[in-house]
Amino acid sequence: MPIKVPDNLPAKEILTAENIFVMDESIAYHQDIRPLRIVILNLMPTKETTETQLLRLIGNTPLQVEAVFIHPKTHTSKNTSAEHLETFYKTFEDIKDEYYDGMIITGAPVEHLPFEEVTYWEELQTIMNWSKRKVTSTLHICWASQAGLYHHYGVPKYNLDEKIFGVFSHTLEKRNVPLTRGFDELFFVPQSRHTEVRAEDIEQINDLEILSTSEEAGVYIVGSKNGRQIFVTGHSEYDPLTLKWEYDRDVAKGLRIDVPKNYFPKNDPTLAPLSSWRAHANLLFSNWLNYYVYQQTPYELGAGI
Ligand SMILES: CC(=O)SCCNC(=O)CCNC(=O)[C@H](O)C(C)(C)COP(=O)(O)OP(=O)(O)OC[C@H]1O[C@@H](n2cnc3c(N)ncnc32)[C@H](O)[C@@H]1OP(=O)(O)O
Ligand SMILES: N[C@@H](CCO)C(=O)O
Repeated sequence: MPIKVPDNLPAKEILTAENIFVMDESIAYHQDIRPLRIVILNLMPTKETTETQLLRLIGNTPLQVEAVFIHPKTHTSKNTSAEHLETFYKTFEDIKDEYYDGMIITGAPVEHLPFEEVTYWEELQTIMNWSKRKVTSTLHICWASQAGLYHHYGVPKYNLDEKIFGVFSHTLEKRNVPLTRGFDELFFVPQSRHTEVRAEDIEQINDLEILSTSEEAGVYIVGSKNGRQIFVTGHSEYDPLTLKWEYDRDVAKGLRIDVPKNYFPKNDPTLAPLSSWRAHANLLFSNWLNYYVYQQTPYELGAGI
């Protein structure tokens, strides 16, 4: 089934070239089915890249998905043009009276700050409270997973001595969970962060369960037992070259940065990296959309959430 996006969104051309079925708003209106309504709160500075990465994954399902992007009104973006935001984005104020089947909250490069020092923290807290009332299931990625675990459950984040940077093997902590249906015993996920949440803190919270971890990279997926909130600390959505881009960026800035682990052949950054996480990424997003959003959400949006 196709993914429905605004007619001129730059991601559309890229995804169409990749044979991912993207449909203009105008054509989608002729289809006699209800699309899933997914709101994406994009906190990344590199918004266009993230749009493409996320749409690529939520477009890989048999469901028609209507994606709406929002950005924090209380933050002036340094790296995304006002024109792009005005054209393709709404704010929370615009959508707060609506119900959504699913919500994705992205990462953000603000993990070195206490949550309270993030300019849009208050707005994000309001949005996260709203998501519990108006959204069937919310997926939090990287920094947003830390922010969500802290806001909803008081779970702290900790600074790491060394950035967790590379592609790490992960395993499942629980069997027969719909979110991880079809996952291999061992699967790979890009991680790129300076902070972590810890299993011992999460295990104190009765409403939460740890679904996947990595020996090297720590906690990966945490879910609320009712499936309404999913917290993912890694970046399965990253493109094959994203870690290389981050590595080259930091080398160019003269920052101390290790070569991302398990990424370049022979750990040689002059060789082209090979991606090993795409299958997992597609399964994670399609399982979430299917089992936590589509199968749970009422046909009459808002009834029974
Ligand atoms: C842990 C995770 O979630 S990982 C996900 C984050 N990863 C990424 O963002 C990767 C891509 N980002 C980057 O490579 C870099 O951020 C760059 C190259 C785009 C910009 O880097 P720099 O010039 O060093 O930092 P810059 O001063 O632009 O700040 C980066 C972002 O943090 C934001 N920021 C900085 N301080 C604050 C603050 N107190 N509150 C809120 N946002 C803040 C900036 O506004 C900017 O975001 P914006 O473009 O949406 O406004
Ligand atoms: N993934 C991020 C981590 C910083 O928050 C980066 O390398 O830009």
